Amino acid sequence: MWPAGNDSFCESAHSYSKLVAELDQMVTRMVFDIYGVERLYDSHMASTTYLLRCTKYRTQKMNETNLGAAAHTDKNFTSILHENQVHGLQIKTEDGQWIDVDLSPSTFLFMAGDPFMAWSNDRVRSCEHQVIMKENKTRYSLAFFSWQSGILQVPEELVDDNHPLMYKPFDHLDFVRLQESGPTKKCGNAIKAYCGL
Ligand SMILES: O=C(O)CCC(=O)C(=O)O
Ligand SMILES: [Fe+2]
Repeated sequence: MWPAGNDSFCESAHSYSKLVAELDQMVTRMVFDIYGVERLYDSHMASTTYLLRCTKYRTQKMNETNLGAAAHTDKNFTSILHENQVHGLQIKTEDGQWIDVDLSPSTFLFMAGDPFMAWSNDRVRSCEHQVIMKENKTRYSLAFFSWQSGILQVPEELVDDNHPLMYKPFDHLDFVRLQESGPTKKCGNAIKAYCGL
């Protein structure tokens, strides 16, 4: 397992990932229950894989502004963020305002990505976010992402007269591959361009 020779880091990363995966499963189950699609939970989880990304944000140098992460919505299904006590994360509200999200040491932020939004027929919205480094300290964040293999499609329970079908069935991993190479990488409507009706 990477990184060879750093057993203690490996063990910590692995046990952190196991715990956060449980959190992801718990929240995902709650969402499935709330929307009345519990029947799909087990097969959904059987197609889920996870990735832990550890990011170090260095302090800004003179004349640098807005160092961090550019505004985007996530292309994975779900994300769980955790940070050291150096803040910088901002999310965009429905009315277009950027607000600071200063996470406490015990906070784990759960966010839906674009594929979650499409699967839910726009019931659950993906969240636009960015990182702006404001403090003169190094920031570390742990981002735990879930991915779905196979074809995702809107459950019939989430389609009715008030919520007409908005998305064709789609291949999450193919969508991600296209994002990596394509011009729409940061575009919040990329999923609509990919499989919207
Ligand atoms: O570092 C953070 O808090 C956010 C990271 C992020 O948005 C991402 O990796 O997609
Ligand atoms: Fe993100």
